[in-house]
Parts: sequence; C-alpha cells; structure tokens
Amino acid sequence: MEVVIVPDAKAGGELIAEAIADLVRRKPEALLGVATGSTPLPVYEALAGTVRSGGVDVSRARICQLDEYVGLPAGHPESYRSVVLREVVEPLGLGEDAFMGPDGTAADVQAACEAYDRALSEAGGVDLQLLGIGTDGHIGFNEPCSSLASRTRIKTLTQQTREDNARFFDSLEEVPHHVITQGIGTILEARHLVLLATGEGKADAVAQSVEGPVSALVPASALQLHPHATVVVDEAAASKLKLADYFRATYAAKPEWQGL
Ligand SMILES: N[C@@H]1[C@@H](O)[C@H](O)[C@@H](COP(=O)(O)O)O[C@@H]1O
Repeated sequence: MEVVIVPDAKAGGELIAEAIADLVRRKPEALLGVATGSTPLPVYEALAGTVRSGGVDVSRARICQLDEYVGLPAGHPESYRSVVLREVVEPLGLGEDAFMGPDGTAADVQAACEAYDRALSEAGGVDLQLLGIGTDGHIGFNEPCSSLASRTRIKTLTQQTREDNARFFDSLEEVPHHVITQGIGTILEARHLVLLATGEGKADAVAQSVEGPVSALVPASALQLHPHATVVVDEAAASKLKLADYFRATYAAKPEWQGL
C-alpha cells in the first residue's frame, strides 16, 4: 500500500485526476469506478478541467458506480445515479451510455445486485476504483463487519452513516436505511484502488485502515490485501498516522516514472 500525504484536498484531487488521465491515455476505454460524497469532488473538478483544456480525451472511457441507495424514486437528485451523472459523467462530456450502476429502484434487489456484479466483470473489470472512506471506516457502503469476501449486495446503514449523509437530504428521516454496494471482494477485483480522505474527521478511520490490523470491523483495512492500493490523504486526515514521516520520505524519493 502506498500512502501519499498532500497539503490539501485540492492537491489530492489534482494528483488523482492526473493518475486517471494517465490511465486513460494508456487505455482509452478504461472502466473508471467512481465514489460519491464530498471528498472526491476535487478529483472530478480537476479531471474535467484537464479534459476541457485538451489534456486527455476521455470520450471512450466508461464510468461505473460504487453503491446506491435503495428505494429512492428514479431520478431523485440524491440517488447516487443522479449524483454520478451530474458530478462526473456530464462534466466529462460523456453520455449515459458510458455509465453503469446498480438499480436501486428494482423490485428484486438481490437480482439487481447480482446483475451489477456480473456486469462489472463482463465489462472487463474496473481499471481504477476511486474510494472515499466513512468516519466508521466503510468503503462504498460496506459498513463495519462486512465480509471481506462480500459481493455486491444489500446492506443496512449504521446510524452514524445515516447521520453523516443527512446533510444531502432535507432531514435524517429521509436518508434511506438500505443500500446496494459493491462488496469488498468486488472492490478488491479492481486493478488499482485509490482512496482519498481529507479532513480531521477521517484521521481515526485512516489510521485504523492503514496501520491497524486487517479486520471486517474496519472495512477499508481490506485495502491492505490489494497489490496496488494508493491512499491519498491531506495533512489533517494523516494526523494520526504513526508512519507519516516514512510515507512522506518514500513519496519524496519516488521515481517520477512510477506514477501513482
Ligand atoms: N457511500 C459513500 C462512500 O462511498 C463515501 O466514501 C462516504 C464518505 O463521504 P464523504 O466523502 O462525503 O465524507 O460517504 C458515503 O457513505
């Protein structure tokens, strides 16, 4: 696992956007897994800026969703489908045909989960999966004690996650209890995992994930099992890492050709 400490969220966004642009230059039809929440927004802004200035052609790239609320009406502005279309797909100049996501409105949720898991493999697998992290260490919507081998399935949100996400809704009551999420086993199949965490509120979750034991109790610790996982953190999110100085020195000495 590589840990990169950046000065702030903007720098993290630019670094990851450049890694994505680099991937798309090498593999124009790359399947990019994106995350929702506030943290990845600087990545999408930076990438859209690179696209607008002609720095990369993403017209053949494909975008896929990590997770989704269950039961929000189709087209609800806070469904993750709407969020990803609004914040990622449209700004990159892509159409809905470039986008894949699980169906949070399906009557048969289990079948929708299995269909999405299969669709990801049939699309050739995710090349780069961008992840955020919940304050309880979740990735996607894999809450604590999610099986590290889990596939895409329905999960129940913790009260803490519902409270964290209530800011996107008019009230806490409107935050769904159920979600579909790529499983941890599914996420681990992506070729490159890039987790971005910013702000002091994520410092404990980051320290447990990076330096703690691999444990279902801290789902993001599963990144330790992946052969190519990059954790990008700002100074605040890095503030509880014991090996911060080592991570800084390692990144400073990294040959430029290696990329992220
Ligand atoms: N399902 C999403 C996660 O993918 C995201 O990482 C997390 C953190 O969001 P934020 O970046 O806004 O803190 O929120 C939600 O729970």
